[in-house]
Amino acid sequence: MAVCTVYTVQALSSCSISSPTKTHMGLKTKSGRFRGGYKITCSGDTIVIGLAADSGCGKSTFMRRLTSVFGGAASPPKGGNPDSNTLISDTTTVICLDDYHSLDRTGRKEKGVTALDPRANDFDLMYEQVKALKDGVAVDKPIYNHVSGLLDPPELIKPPKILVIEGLHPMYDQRVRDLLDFSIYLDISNEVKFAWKIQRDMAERGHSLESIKASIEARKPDFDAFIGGSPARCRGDASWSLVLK
Ligand SMILES: Nc1ncnc2c1ncn2[C@@H]1O[C@H](COP(=O)(O)OP(=O)(O)OP(=O)(O)O)[C@@H](O)[C@H]1O
Ligand SMILES: O=C(CO)[C@H](O)[C@H](O)COP(=O)(O)O
Repeated sequence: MAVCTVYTVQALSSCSISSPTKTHMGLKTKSGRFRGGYKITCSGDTIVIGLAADSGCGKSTFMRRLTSVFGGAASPPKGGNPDSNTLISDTTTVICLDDYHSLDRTGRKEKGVTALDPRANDFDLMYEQVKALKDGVAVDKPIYNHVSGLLDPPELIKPPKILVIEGLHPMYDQRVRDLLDFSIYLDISNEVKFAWKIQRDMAERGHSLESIKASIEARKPDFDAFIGGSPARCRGDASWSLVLK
């Protein structure tokens, strides 16, 4: 049976979380069971939440659940690119940091780097755009197309009440990290993560089993180096870690 444990690692800086009020998430903590209903209060206009995890760990799935808790069902931008990674609800916009890949699939292959490698990501643009949204300014955000592996023309993102940035590296760049009011790390065991990734990449992204297995092997050192390893990385840095074994 899968066990989900929530570890509170660090206190919030500019935010506070109220006591639980009613059952929502049903997550288990070290000290007992969450009754959910947390109220997150922040000083700024747009609250920015960072959600970090490796590919296939359930970031999008988790955010679809969480945005409905924040208010309203989340859906992709209407009339836009059908392969957009963005989710918008009444209160919340979730942007996927894969959209800040600086190299497309072919570019990464040619340079021999994985998507986890910081060199495959444009942190300057990520910082500028997350800061702009936090300051109430709309941005034209690129789109990484997970089906074609190409960078598509940008989409307009307006500043929401709650902005979630989910991806491999919401906490890697200190400037982006400083914009976060709250951060979550999904700490999923390899066994679960690889099973989820294989079925999703085959069903939705057109990858073959062989190519997924090769990608999983190629990514392991970069995962340890930049996300899951020690010292700290996301596993130790996030406000909350959700562990699924
Ligand atoms: N809690 C869960 N229980 C069962 N299946 C799940 C759960 N969370 C995610 N999955 C499955 O795992 C697969 C990957 O999930 P998802 O797309 O949310 O991951 P991701 O971290 O956003 O991936 P990526 O970064 O590669 O886009 C999906 O097929 C999804 O249905
Ligand atoms: O989803 C991912 C990270 O969150 C992928 O690992 C990354 O975007 C590379 O994508 P692709 O599988 O299209 O080469």
